[in-house]
Amino acid sequence: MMPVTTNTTLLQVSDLSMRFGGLLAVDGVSLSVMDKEVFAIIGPNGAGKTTVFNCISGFYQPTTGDISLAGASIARKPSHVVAQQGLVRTFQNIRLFKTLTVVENLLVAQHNQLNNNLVSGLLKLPGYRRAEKEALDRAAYWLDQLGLTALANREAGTLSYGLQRRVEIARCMITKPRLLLLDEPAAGLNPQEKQELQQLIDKLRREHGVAVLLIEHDMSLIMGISDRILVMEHGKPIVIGTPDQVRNDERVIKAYLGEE
Ligand SMILES: Nc1ncnc2c1ncn2[C@@H]1O[C@H](COP(=O)(O)OP(=O)(O)OP(=O)(O)O)[C@@H](O)[C@H]1O
Repeated sequence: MMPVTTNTTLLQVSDLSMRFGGLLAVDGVSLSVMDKEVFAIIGPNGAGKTTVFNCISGFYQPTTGDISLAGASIARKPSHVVAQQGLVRTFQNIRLFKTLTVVENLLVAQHNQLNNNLVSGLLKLPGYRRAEKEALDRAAYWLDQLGLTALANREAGTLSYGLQRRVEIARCMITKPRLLLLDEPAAGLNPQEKQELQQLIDKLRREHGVAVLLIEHDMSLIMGISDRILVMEHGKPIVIGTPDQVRNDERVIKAYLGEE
């Protein structure tokens, strides 16, 4: 496969720490994600991966450290502001509106933009109609990109786990992010769905220019898709490297064996 990663840094995390009372859940993590890179964070349970994600996506205020996206600091900004700057995420537990249809979920995702036109909406001015139509067109486009067109009018909660994950990714992509954070995207997927997910992630960065930062426990997916991997243990970064470097690193092998 031809590499697509560029040399431009998109996300820069410097010396990130997060303390919960007496527990230092994240301790001095630094990493950078390049434009269009697929970067994974792995490590045994409780290593601090989710906490790093929550700090980057604005759900936690880190105790120390800086985080910047395309040169602008996003540390300690609320998640909706971070999202407006181009960083969106999915969750370990899928968070769709289960009783809304698939296409409605994609329309809700754009409601920020539509809401700006609330007054013209109430008055049914042409500007609002145009915005509504554009939102529908964008929804249709992303349903097509993710192979979900035939399911547009299905209630999201009635879809399989794998398809709900796809809808979640579509809902992120419709906001045109520069960086997509995926929290255990392969959890609960069958082998075929995992393979499709891998192809999908690759397509998103090649065709839509998005960089992907993911937490995942499925090693074959991680090794197959990642440009680089950060391995964490007890809150600390132990190695950053390519899949080959990580696979053969003594400290990584020890961290995982120590878990059992
Ligand atoms: N909100 C919180 N309050 C207190 N402690 C927390 C909080 N969130 C996480 N922790 C603790 O911080 C440590 C790191 O947890 P975290 O969920 O980040 O690990 P993880 O690597 O994502 O684990 P897993 O792979 O099991 O999801 C754990 O000891 C956890 O109990």
